[in-house]
Amino acid sequence: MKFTKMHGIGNDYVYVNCFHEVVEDPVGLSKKISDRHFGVGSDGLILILPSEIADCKMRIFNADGSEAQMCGNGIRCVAKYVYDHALVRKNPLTVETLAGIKTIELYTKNERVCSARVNMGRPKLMRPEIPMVGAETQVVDEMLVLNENTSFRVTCVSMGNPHCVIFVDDLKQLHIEKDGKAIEHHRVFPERTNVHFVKVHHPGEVTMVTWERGSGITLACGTGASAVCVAGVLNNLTERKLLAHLPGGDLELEWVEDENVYMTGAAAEVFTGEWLL
Ligand SMILES: N[C@H](CCC[C@H](N)C(=O)O)C(=O)O
Repeated sequence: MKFTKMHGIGNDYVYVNCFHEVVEDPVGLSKKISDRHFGVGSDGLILILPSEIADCKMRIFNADGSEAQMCGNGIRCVAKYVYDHALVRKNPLTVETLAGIKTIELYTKNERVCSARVNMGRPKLMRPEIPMVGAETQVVDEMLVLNENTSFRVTCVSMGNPHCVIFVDDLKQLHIEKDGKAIEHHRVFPERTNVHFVKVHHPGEVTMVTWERGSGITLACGTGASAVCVAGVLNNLTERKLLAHLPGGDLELEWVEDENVYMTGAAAEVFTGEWLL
């Protein structure tokens, strides 16, 4: 099976062009191919497929094989792949996801996509104990208690996939492996959750680190940065236009009043290969 390795500011996935390939068991393949020693090494697997209702379709599987509703860094790479490889020569183009159809505006250089602006759709605010899908739109700013010594004030936002946003004074004081994992699997998140710790520098700029549902620590999370933009506004900490610094690079976010969130960032194709297992 041919694959292409791509990343969105360091959030790296193995991409398979399912216009030409068939993947029988994406759950099992994602677990194997994501392994950084016995596989290709990635944050997960993304299938690029034909669609009846959009220009193409994206399915994203985390490194543990679980399928996510949406992937912000991944969808920029999907748009780059289908445009650069002439599967879809349109700008803007649309991608079908489990979180609905997304529209992506492409920025090109010498006919190749270098970055993109994604309409991430409307955020859903939710109470942690209510499953994400169809959650009530209610602002949450609750204490999440991990144990007698550890609790966090959380704001939970769904971008089609679940995000738990925590604003902190000092990112260096974090125990992201321990606390990120504990929050991901906390009983109030029946579908688990992505977890983001955020330091606000000023109302237009933050730095964030992420523990991803099903993949652990990643260098970036596009849906997560979108959720951080929403949570910052709801907590009166940030403006509707936000520059987010993530370990792998920067994303520009904008939550248009009463409407959609827009995310802009780079997309890169690194190498192609043949999966033999
Ligand atoms: N890295 C992706 C998010 C993957 C989300 C996945 N970890 C989940 O929701 O289970 C992004 O850039 O949005």
